[in-house]
Amino acid sequence: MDSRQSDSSAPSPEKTAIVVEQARVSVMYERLDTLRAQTEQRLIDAHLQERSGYAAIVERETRSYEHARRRAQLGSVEEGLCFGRIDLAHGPEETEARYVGRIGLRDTEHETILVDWRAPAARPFYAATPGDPEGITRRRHLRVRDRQVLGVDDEVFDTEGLSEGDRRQLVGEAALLASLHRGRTGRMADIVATIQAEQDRVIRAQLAGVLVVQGGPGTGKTVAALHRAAYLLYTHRRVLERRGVLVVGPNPAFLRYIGDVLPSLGETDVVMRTVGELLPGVAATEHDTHRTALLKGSPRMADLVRTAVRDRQRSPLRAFGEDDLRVETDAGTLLVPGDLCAHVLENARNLRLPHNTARKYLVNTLLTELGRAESVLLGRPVAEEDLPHAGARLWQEEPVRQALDALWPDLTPQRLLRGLYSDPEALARVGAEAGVAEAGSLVRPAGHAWTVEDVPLLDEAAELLGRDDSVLRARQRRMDAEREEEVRYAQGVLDFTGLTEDPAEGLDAVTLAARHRDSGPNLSTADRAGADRTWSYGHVIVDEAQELSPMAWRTVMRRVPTRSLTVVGDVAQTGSAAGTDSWLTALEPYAPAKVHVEHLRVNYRTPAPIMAVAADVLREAAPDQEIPESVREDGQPPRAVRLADLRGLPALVVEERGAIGEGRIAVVTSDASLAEVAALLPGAGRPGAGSGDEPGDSVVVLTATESKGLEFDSVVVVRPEQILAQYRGANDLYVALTRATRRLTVAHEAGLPGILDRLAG
Ligand SMILES: Nc1ncnc2c1ncn2[C@@H]1O[C@H](COP(=O)(O)OP(=O)(O)OP(=O)(O)O)[C@@H](O)[C@H]1O
Repeated sequence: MDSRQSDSSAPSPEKTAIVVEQARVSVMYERLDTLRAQTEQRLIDAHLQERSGYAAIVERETRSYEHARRRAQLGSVEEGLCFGRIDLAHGPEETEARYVGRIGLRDTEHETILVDWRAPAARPFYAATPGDPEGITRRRHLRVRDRQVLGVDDEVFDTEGLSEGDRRQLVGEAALLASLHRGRTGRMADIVATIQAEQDRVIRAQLAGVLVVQGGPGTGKTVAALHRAAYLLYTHRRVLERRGVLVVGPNPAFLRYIGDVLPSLGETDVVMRTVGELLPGVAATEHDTHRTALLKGSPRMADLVRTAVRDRQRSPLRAFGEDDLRVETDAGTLLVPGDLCAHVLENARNLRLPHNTARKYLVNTLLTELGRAESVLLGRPVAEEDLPHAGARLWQEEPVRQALDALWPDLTPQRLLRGLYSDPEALARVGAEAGVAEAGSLVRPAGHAWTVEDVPLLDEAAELLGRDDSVLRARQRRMDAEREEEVRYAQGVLDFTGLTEDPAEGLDAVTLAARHRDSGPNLSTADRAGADRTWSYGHVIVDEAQELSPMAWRTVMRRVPTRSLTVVGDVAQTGSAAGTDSWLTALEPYAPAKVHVEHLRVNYRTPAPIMAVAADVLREAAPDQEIPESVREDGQPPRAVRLADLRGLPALVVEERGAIGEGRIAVVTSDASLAEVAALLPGAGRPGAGSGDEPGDSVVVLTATESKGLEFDSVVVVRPEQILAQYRGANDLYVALTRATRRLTVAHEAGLPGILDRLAG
């Protein structure tokens, strides 16, 4: 740790170090300024270039795109450009000082003056421990603000004489604690300067396979997962830029909370979605009741949806109550015999194609048969090869279309599910056939908004229904041919411009050609991926993953056929009815033998005195789960306050405001008391209330479920007994109690539940 000087006449070692580091840091900022100016100029030049013809325009656009991206990257690194240094011993006399920062920089001689935090050369900065110093003799954290070095914090790796406990000690403790004491702004910040060794392991884990990051509250799972996204995009840019990265979070408020982290790390090309938004065109935020959610999340629903699709493929007997198909046409009543219809129906099903694709076979075959019936009726024989023309003509007649629609309708997922939910008879029939006896409970009015739990069912349906895409496919074939030509051309552009030289910046011909195709160069991978249900992402990160139901996992897995995932969560915090309490049960079926679980064990958020209260609840909620160890021993002792009634709440909030000054307060309560508490605090924010962006509100009212993943300087938990009484209530209370970074107050009227006895003393 930093050594102090007692001789007042000489500058302290820290001051000397500051002078040395300031000189280095100033050089880096000068270089940054030069690069910014150069990039700006190149961008202007590229725009000014007068070009005509496809080739020249593509080349100009390519250059502009890369310069604009570089400009954004250089613009995002001003604060904390350099935050660390490691000294490496290459021999008794030879040490190298390596500086670590947000991006890599080289001087005009091409010498590295700053190493990107994601590069392998930066790894020892995060991973070295006294037990395994990875070749470094010293690690130094630099505190830099407004380009000025304010202080340094050294760790000398002298493994001799350290106890086992010391060896395991956290790295960069002073820098870490300084960072943890910051007031909360309502937006998560990056932790690039203080990533801890156990988190670094998660961040730099290989791309392939399913990495599960299990850890208690505040262990940095979310923040590590986001840094992992930045690391992967840096290390595997070629693959991931083309296929994109999807981050799935529990609710829109949470996605806004974490929304700044990746841009602050220079990455913007990531799609962020809740489960309710995974199907383009649907944005569900409401949840079903626990009972319905449990049913809709069950894997049996896949059978229910499959049966529901089959139920819409009908014989004339089922559709019209008649054995044969009879249609009134301009020519008279046409008839196709029932056994022939049954045969066609069976053949259409046996094609094993999506419903809407197989429909074409059924419609064309029956139209041909109707054409034949017409020719018989009119006594005008038609050659076999002309029957399709007769069929096409009949298709123009409304009764024909209606009849065939009744047998095998063209369906969207929405039409299928809406029809099913609003038809108790169909629900009972389909439920009985699929072995889902409770299906009848899913009945609801046709105009009801989609819930988050509906989205995996809609997605399941979309998969089974497919689209009638014959026109699209013809266009696709034409485009594929054009594309090959474009890729050949793009390769030429890359060779010519030399843009592939730097692997971190590198582009490949396929990506480049894709960028310039029909949608134009401005549509990023994220834009294209987010709008396409069938997009296969290069990597998917799922946060608060314990909440996903088996049906939601099916939806996520469809988007990542390579099974390259980071799954982040805590099975002790599961609140949703169909959520998981075992990672292996949830994930092994999708990636046998490819699921690897890493544990994070240190809590960076909740001070130890607060964590002790939460730990009592965890022992009840999930006795097998490990209790994370708090890094922060400090903090106000948590307190319980008895209120005569809830009207005392506003005064309590005012008291908390006085105690924390700036910073954010959350009032967290049960689902049942939410409305009452919110009414008592009219100035407080509510997620999704539309009054603005709630991360900016200094006081917010939340249910325990809504508070998941978030954190606040002060948390007031109201009516803990009601939270406990909810479904998975102990988990919910555990979540609520672990949101505070500084102060925790538990407000009750009727006495504390026994589980919180620790607060009574
Ligand atoms: N290495 C670190 N340096 C500085 N701050 C950190 C570090 N690791 C975590 N933190 C901070 O700790 C807090 C908790 O992190 P995060 O929200 O990622 O935890 P979590 O495990 O996802 O928690 P929960 O399960 O409760 O949602 C955040 O403010 C985060 O910035």
